[in-house]
Amino acid sequence: MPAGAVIEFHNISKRFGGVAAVNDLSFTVEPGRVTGFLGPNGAGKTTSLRILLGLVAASSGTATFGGVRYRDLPHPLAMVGAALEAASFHPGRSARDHLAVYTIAAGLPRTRVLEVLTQVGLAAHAAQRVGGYSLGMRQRLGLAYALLGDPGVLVLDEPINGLDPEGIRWIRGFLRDMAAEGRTVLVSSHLLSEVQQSVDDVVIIARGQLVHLGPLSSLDTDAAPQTIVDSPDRDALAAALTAAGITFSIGRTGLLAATPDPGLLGHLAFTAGVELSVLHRQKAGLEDSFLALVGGGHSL
Ligand SMILES: Nc1ncnc2c1ncn2[C@@H]1O[C@H](COP(=O)(O)OP(=O)(O)OP(=O)(O)O)[C@@H](O)[C@H]1O
Repeated sequence: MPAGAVIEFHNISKRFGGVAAVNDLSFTVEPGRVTGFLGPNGAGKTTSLRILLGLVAASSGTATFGGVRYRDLPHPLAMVGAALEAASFHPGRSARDHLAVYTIAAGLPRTRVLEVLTQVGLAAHAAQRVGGYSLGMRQRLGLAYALLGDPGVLVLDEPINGLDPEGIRWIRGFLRDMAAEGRTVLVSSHLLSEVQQSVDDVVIIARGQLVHLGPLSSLDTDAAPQTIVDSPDRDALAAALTAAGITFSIGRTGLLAATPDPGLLGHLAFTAGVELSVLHRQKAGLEDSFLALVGGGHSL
């Protein structure tokens, strides 16, 4: 089984003229887990991944696989599989021919071609010209290329873009399987909801900078500003809230009080002699937390 390696971004910065595309970015990605690399369009994800793969030089900092830069890896295809752009295949050539060229160049057995095309569900289209492929099929072909060397690390830029619902279901399982085999899986997306069901960890960037890092569950914040509270005597409850200076609006399941602290409302109701029928914090969804972190004004 291929061993995953730790990916490390260490103080990576990249400027394009006056634009700071990536700004002092540091994080690590662990083997055996799927890590979502998230951020709105223009946040710097593609630039970071291109730096990691040695396609763009960083202005400063280092990005490595197991401590080694991509260009210094002895057998890059066998260690790192990357799929950055879905559309870069020559339209006149078949998937099989495309991959055959790479196997020859990398000294891999020709049998890998059909193996990886089967793995990504493209075996039946192996002889078809790529020009006739849908975006989803090109995405799968990109993955097939990434898998050629049976690498321990996968770096995938927006692999879910363009997939139909069946394709999305498939790739979620695929990412999980890859990580379960011990591989390191780094997958970028501008939509948390796209990868939410597949990722263990998230690295979130905005405007080139790290804004959040941790397990997916770390996004499930308790920072929701509202608590839902209700009473058989709603008027009395409303009066008690008003007297305590707590603003509220009337929601579907009760009063939405502007406090994150149910205990405070429980105490208030108790001292006012108001019976409560509902009392719970309104949980912010993961997507809400994500949007709050990246500054919801961006196009997502
Ligand atoms: N070659 C380049 N020359 C000049 N500016 C660039 C270049 N590549 C990226 N940028 C700028 O760097 C910033 C980050 O872009 P990048 O493509 O890395 O973001 P992203 O998070 O991958 O977004 P997207 O999902 O839209 O690709 C953007 O402001 C972009 O316009």
